[in-house]
Amino acid sequence: MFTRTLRQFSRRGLSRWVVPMSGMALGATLLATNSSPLFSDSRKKKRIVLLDDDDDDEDEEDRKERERQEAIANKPPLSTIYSLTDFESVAKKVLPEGIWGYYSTGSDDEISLRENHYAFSRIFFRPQCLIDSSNCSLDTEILGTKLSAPFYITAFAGSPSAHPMAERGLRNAAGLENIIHLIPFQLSFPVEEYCAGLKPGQQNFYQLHFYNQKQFDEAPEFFKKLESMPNIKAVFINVDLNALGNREKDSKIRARIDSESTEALDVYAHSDVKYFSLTWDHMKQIQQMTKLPIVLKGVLNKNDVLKAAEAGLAGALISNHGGRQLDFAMPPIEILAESKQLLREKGLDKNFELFIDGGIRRGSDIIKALCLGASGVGLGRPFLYSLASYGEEGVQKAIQILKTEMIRDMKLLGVSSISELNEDMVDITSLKYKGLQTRDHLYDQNYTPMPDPPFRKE
Ligand SMILES: Cc1cc2nc3c(=O)[nH]c(=O)nc-3n(C[C@H](O)[C@H](O)[C@H](O)COP(=O)(O)O)c2cc1C
Repeated sequence: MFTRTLRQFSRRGLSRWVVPMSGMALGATLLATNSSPLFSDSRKKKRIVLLDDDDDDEDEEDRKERERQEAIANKPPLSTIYSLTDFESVAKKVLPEGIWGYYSTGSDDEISLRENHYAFSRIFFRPQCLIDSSNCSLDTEILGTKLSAPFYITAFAGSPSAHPMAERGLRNAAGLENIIHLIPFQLSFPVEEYCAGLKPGQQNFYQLHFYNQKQFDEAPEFFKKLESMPNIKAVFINVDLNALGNREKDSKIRARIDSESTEALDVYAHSDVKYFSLTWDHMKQIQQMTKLPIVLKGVLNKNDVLKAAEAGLAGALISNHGGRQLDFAMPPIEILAESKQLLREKGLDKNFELFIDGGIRRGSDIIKALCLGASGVGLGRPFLYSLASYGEEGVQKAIQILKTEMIRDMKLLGVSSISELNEDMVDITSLKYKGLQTRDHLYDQNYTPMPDPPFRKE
């Protein structure tokens, strides 16, 4: 007998978008929802009712949501997580599709997104043998701050959609492990509250970007506020945000899923957001406004690195925003190698620090960047994924995995300290080669790929 049942679809209200530009207040006032789609059942909004003729037919989105809830219930224990990629594979299953889309997406064809990572596989090590490296340490100093390791949790928006702890989870794990968390300007709660929860002696850097002239005019006061927070030791200012990159994959997913779960992210991911075009002249003005060391975030050209050093800035973070801004921007590790050489030629490599982020997933990637001249190495998505999968504990484990990998690899390289790492320890002759490689099918067909961590019922 023909039965008619109700089936419901959702549609996201476009009017919900609010342009987030209220000048300097923005960073402090962007409040995200406390209810994480991971932990509450954030079902899609049901607005349009259509008729269907199949009683038992499960809606595609309902099926995905059911599978996701099953994945959350059967998550691999944290003890079975061995690498940062393991966190990624868990996050992909436990996050709502729209949130996974926002985090993982790059711009346009995502060439830079992928090249960021692949570039590291074109660098090989030249280890030294017969050297005692039994007391290997990762201790280091970045911009005058003593730390337990040379990598840091970089700034990213959208943590509340990963976990209700949001940036608190990142802050706490960084504090427990004595590494830097680059506090995002789009922090989901007031920076004062963030600082109040720091561990004794915990130090941070702050990421800042500008939306409009009004915000820039108010900057002296904002810097004064930052200077009054003794834990904030440097400010990283974005120079890669003249426009928002075309996050096409993310847009396509959102258009399709119509899910309420991504609404909290709308404030970060809308192409209508207008950014302010900063110039070298603005940077000069900023240098007059504050005594805090200023690092440019998002430099993508060795000549701009040189300009920044000549301008007396404290450093440059070579980054293409994790492949989310200009697609086909070069992989940061390539620019790092060129920049260090140029700075050295000009005698400007001593009081100017280089940073890098994008595509770093292993301790060995961090070591390669240090060999090529970085003093600090940032990771973004891996910490979002570890936060999404296991909260603060996951972030701490991700840090510990990187530390363990670094210590092991440094011992194998024959070095005992960060300061010993140098360019003679890496072979970069293939770094610039981006062509396709001939596949060895006979070899590949017997190669066993790494398994993902097993979900309990899988
Ligand atoms: C979801 C997401 C949000 C981000 N939000 C910001 C931001 O608000 N400000 C910023 O300077 N960079 C932001 N970034 C860029 C990161 O700071 C960093 O450059 C990038 O994540 C590094 O690449 P990785 O994710 O491959 O490690 C964001 C990156 C991601 C993935």
